[in-house]
Amino acid sequence: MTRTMANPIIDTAATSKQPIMGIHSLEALLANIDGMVYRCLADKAWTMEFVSQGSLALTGHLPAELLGEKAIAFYDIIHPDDRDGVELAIQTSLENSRRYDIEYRILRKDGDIRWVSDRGTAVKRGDQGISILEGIIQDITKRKKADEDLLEAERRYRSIFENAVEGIYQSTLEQGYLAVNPALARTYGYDSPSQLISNLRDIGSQLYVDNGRRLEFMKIMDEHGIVSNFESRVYRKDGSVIWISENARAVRNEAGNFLFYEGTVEDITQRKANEAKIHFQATHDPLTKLANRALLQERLDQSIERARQEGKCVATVFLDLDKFKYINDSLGHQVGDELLLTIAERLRHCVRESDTVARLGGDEFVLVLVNQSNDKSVESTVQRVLADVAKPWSVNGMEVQVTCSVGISMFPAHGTDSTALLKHADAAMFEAKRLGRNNSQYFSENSNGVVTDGLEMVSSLRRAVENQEMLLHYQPKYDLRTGRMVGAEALIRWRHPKRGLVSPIEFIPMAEEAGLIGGIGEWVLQTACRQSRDWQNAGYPPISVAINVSPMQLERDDLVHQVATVLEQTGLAPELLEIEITESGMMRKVEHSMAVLQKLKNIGVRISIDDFGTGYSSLSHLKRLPLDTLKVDKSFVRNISSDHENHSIVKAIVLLAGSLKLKVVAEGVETEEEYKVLQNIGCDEMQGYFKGRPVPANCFAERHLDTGHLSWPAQKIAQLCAPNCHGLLP
Ligand SMILES: Nc1nc2c(ncn2[C@@H]2O[C@@H]3COP(=O)(O)O[C@H]4[C@@H](O)[C@H](n5cnc6c(=O)[nH]c(N)nc65)O[C@@H]4COP(=O)(O)O[C@H]3[C@H]2O)c(=O)[nH]1
Repeated sequence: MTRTMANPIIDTAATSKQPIMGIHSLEALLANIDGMVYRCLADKAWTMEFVSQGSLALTGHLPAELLGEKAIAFYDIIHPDDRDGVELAIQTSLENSRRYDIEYRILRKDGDIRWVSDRGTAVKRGDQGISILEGIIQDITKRKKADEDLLEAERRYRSIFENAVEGIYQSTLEQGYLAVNPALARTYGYDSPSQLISNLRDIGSQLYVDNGRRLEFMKIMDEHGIVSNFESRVYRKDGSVIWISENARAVRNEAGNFLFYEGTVEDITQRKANEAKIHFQATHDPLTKLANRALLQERLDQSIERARQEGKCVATVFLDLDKFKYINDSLGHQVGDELLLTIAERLRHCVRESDTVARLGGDEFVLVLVNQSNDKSVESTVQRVLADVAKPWSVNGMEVQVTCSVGISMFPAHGTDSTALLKHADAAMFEAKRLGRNNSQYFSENSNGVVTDGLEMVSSLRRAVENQEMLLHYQPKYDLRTGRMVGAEALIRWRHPKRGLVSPIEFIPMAEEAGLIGGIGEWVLQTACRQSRDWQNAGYPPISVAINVSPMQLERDDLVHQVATVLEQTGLAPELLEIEITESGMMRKVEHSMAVLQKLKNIGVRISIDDFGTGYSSLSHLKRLPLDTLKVDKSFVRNISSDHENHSIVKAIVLLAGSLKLKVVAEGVETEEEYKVLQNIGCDEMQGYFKGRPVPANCFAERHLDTGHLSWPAQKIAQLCAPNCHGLLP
């Protein structure tokens, strides 16, 4: 409002000075109006000419206080901060001949500040050129407060919307997104909410990875009016995929008509990854990342169910590595782990994507071959498994080879639930082991018997020594140059009360596992030493006797003491005792082996490596071990006359042994040809069926000892026992 208000522009009927009702009734009417009706000059002070009674309630001033030139200028009642605005509005109204409608604050007489609405008109009085303002001022403090509260609430909600870490949106089916917050734009990879809204038009096909996910969302929304924790995979702007969780509801107006969907979006990619990780850990073997027992059971159950519906077969293939423990112990756990990883990889390659490969722990694996129509298809996979597992594998510059024993059970022929199938495949695997390892066996009723027998065997093995069921057979060793018998190897047998003579191949591993090898080994040591001594006492020339010592005996601290005691008790010269230990057994704990063997060596006992060539001894170890003899494994002697590879291997071993000053004994010599080839190669000694099978002590004496030295009674005894000398076991 200009202070001069010099331009009267409106000349209305209100200025005609022709009242249309009596002055009193008009005043009464104005007094009843809520607010202050006024007429004033459009001058600097807003000099009031008329003020209605409402001024008291509005400003705290009586009308009289505001009227006339000496009175309080209304201009001064206007809040100082609002005066310029009010002035401008009035001025504009004057210039444009428009009504004014303004809101501002006034200072009441009591110091209170009130918001008022001032609506009025600038009128020209007659032709004097004086502008007059006529209007009504009303207290709108309450409304203003309400408006401000509303504004504040809106500001708060907008701030929440703008700054929320969760994505928030409003959308409709037809229009897509109506509004989204910056967090949602960020989550979906857009620069701003507006970019998201304009780019992401078809939510159903552009956003969700899984077709039909949007429809599913709508279906739930239609049914329940709300969607909770709706988890989906969605595409971000750059095409990458994330996981989100949505909570949404349908917003309706008071009449119940649908307006839009309103929802929040949380990026749960990390949570999903964590969940997946935890689930993976709970269902997979940590080393090989193959399925673990729990997942195997689950997959097997599912496969059985599907096969049942489709009339197909499922094969459960139980696989156990042969002699894995030796590799683990001799080459270390790290190498053992690498081997398991290699095997896991090979097994994965042997089966189809839909099959399952699981590791139960240790060296036990299970394959679930689904959708099989007959044993033939299973057989080809199993053969592939046997061949692939047995492929050589190189570690630390060495070539290592392992084989496996495989047991197979078929659904539905061998069981109709996962527990039975696993149990039966395990039993069949046990049978495969028994049959010499590196082969596969299908479950048969007999397999169960084998397992039960196994358990019974262990329990009777415990009492075998005290029940005097153990016996030793002796197999001669011959010098290949002189053709003379030079010693005997003691080989244990078990005369089982029901099963007859049992091979050490069958019960020694059992004794090792059941912790019975110590007692059995001690018995062998005593019996063999006493026997050698008895032969001498009977008048035969001193004969060297070799015993087999299991790696577990070697690991026991009392072996050296035991040997020394037995030698002392029997009076056998230490050099007549030879201790044979397998190559792999010796390498199990090579430093410990060296120490024990050195002590044995110190008391005069001779040491030989058995089954040489099948283990993993390194040259440096061979050099450091206190050895006397290398016994070449019979697998290299087999067909040595025609098998060039074997021929070269044995020749190389002879050369190696020569340079290490060790004697070489060839095992398993069965034919004259083999005998002659070994002679030509320069091998020192031989052992094998060609010269003699393992036989009981009395037969050994009769067949292989030089009876020329015997006094009559001993010779007589040897002759008397001769008829009993049929080989009970090879
Ligand atoms: N095919 C063929 N085989 C031949 C020939 N000559 C000997 N053999 C067999 O080859 C095995 C040689 O013993 P080994 O390699 O120490 O292998 C032994 C040894 O590792 C273990 N063993 C035997 N007695 C004992 C023992 O008292 N203690 C321990 N810890 N292990 C023993 O059991 C294994 C098997 O013993 P056996 O069944 O007696 O089998 C013996 C023997 O009967 C041949 O010309 N052809």
